[in-house]
Amino acid sequence: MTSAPWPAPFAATPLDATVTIPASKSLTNRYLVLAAVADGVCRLRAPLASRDSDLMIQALRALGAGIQEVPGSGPVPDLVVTPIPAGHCVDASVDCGLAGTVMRFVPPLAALLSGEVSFDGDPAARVRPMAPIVAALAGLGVKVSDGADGLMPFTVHGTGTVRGGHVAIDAAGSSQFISAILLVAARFTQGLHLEHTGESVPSVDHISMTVQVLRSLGVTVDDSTPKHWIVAPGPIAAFDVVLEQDLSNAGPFLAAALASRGTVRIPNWPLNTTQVGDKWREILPQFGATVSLDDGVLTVTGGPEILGVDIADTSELAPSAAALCALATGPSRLRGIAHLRGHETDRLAALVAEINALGGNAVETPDGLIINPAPLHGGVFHSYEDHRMATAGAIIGLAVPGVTVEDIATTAKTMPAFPQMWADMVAQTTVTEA
Ligand SMILES: O=C(O)C1=C[C@@H](OP(=O)(O)O)[C@@H](O)[C@H](O)C1
Ligand SMILES: C=C(OP(=O)(O)O)C(=O)O
Repeated sequence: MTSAPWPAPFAATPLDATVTIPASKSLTNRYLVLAAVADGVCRLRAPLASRDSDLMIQALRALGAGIQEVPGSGPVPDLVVTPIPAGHCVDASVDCGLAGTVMRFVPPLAALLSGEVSFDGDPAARVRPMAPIVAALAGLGVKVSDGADGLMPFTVHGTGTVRGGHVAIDAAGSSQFISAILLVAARFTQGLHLEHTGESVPSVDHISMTVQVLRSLGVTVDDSTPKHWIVAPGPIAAFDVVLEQDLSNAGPFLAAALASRGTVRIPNWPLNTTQVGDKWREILPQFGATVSLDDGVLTVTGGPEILGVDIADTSELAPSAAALCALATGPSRLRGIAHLRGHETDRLAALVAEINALGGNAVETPDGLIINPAPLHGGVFHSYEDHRMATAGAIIGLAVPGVTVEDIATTAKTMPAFPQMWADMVAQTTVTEA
């Protein structure tokens, strides 16, 4: 079900706003999976509450984890997770929605249980690549039925243990294939030696996040040889963590400073983080912004114009970056993002179609986008059920009058409050100037 067309707020004057961002999807869903296989009861403080995290919670409950909401110190309840009992028997169906983290991370966990777990999701999820997960499970001695086409739906037939050992996959389509197997590998009888056989793995920061989270819980991971990850069998310590805010989802708000030639501040920016969104601090100056991090507050001020850029490996930051490229005064190139064709939608095709529909000049390359300057006009920016397409439309709408985002509610995938947060950000400026 899609929401009513959303007239994107236009910033008639430079923004001057402070914004607080909800918790990281990638960290929340990693910690949820790890809590389900940890050595004791775990607590996630200030986690993300969104469609993707809800889908993960439902999936883990279906597999036998106990997950309780308890009051926390902020607006979102904490989650207390009782792990899945050893040798648990299960017969379950998992709805993955459109969540890559659910459709990739949960099947290897299901393989550790006794019984059948079927996986399916939204129609758009049924075309997202899954073959390396199916191949990895088969290589680890786990039976999977109906996944021969490398797509959902399929069923994992667990026997209560996974042998583990060496397995080779081509993870060029998504870093999540690697993260998925690593997350539960310490529970495999022989541990894991995972090898990537393809050219290069995308979104390497997300793999580093997985490795660092595992190490923080006492899991031994050797990633010293490129394209190889070795996980020793052993315990996964119970934990109590406070989730960082989602620095990728901070992107549209920071981009708003550039789109309006104003200033946006985000407090509580983590000083040491594994999130790819920390790269905004390197990326936004290339677009002409001034960026500073003082006392944990990230402040971004837009320059007099948005400069064209040539940037590689922006991963999930690419749609927000592409929106800025569409507003830039010079030509831009985004490289190393071919795998975005397998995200919530084919993001390269979608960005080209929507930017060009507003009068822009964007073309696909084999591994990314070229976006040349062109005067934009109002019109409908389609979302393709993709939260980051919807927020890209919002960024452009700040600078171009008359942009309407079709289905802004799709931002609920990772940030259900986005429309209100965006309106509040624009309203802060109005209040300041009144
Ligand atoms: O592991 C994760 O949490 C993610 C990994 C990345 O996937 P890809 O490697 O498919 O880009 C990223 O784009 C996605 O939003 C989240
Ligand atoms: C690619 C993304 O999501 P997913 O976790 O569904 O892969 C994303 O959030 O940009």
